[in-house]
Amino acid sequence: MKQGILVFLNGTSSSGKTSISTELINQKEIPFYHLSIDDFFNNYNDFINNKFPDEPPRGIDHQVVSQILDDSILTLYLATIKLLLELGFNVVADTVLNNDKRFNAFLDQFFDQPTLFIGVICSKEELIRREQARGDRQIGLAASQFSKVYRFNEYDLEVNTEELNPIECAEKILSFIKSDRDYSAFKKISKKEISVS
Ligand SMILES: Nc1ncnc2c1ncn2[C@@H]1O[C@H](COP(=O)(O)OP(=O)(O)OP(=O)(O)O)[C@@H](O)[C@H]1O
Repeated sequence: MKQGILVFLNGTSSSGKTSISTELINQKEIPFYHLSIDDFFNNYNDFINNKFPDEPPRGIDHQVVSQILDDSILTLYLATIKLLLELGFNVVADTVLNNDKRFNAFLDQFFDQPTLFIGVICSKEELIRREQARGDRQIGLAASQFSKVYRFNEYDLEVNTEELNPIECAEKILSFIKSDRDYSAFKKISKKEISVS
């Protein structure tokens, strides 16, 4: 039995990652599980709020909470993906890679695994339009992530979500997988120097 494949969708907020993930799950030709780091943060927050419903005696800055928890949750997220791949499940991951530390952690874990690195491409103008239309994201979030998230020029495949709808994007990804081509982007990127911020 073969190890599972990891499809990594790289794009800013509102670029269309979740919509593509949903279509990859909906099709039945190649089964996928979707793992977003947000699920891990949300589950952890639910656990804490249920377990400790009282107001904390000491209020601390959100950034301090982040410093204490983020690395551990990222580690657990990556370990869970790795375990699923080892068990033979295919995984679609769609975390926003807007900092080098997070990206390096992904590379360390998956550069030698079957990882399909997909650029989910969308212009800044369209991202701003989508952000305003959906109304559930902070305005300016996508633009603030843009240059960091789209700094990679090595992808196995790009899908432009202004030209293709989510079903077409998912079909393009499936065709690539079925073509049995090598997944080389992650290996190439790993050879570059990426500074840890
Ligand atoms: N291919 C597409 N064409 C047109 N609109 C799209 C496309 N993909 C997504 N959208 C729209 O863009 C918005 C954001 O989509 P989606 O939630 O998939 O983005 P995301 O990258 O997962 O965002 P986030 O990281 O903030 O969760 C939604 O309103 C969705 O309907």
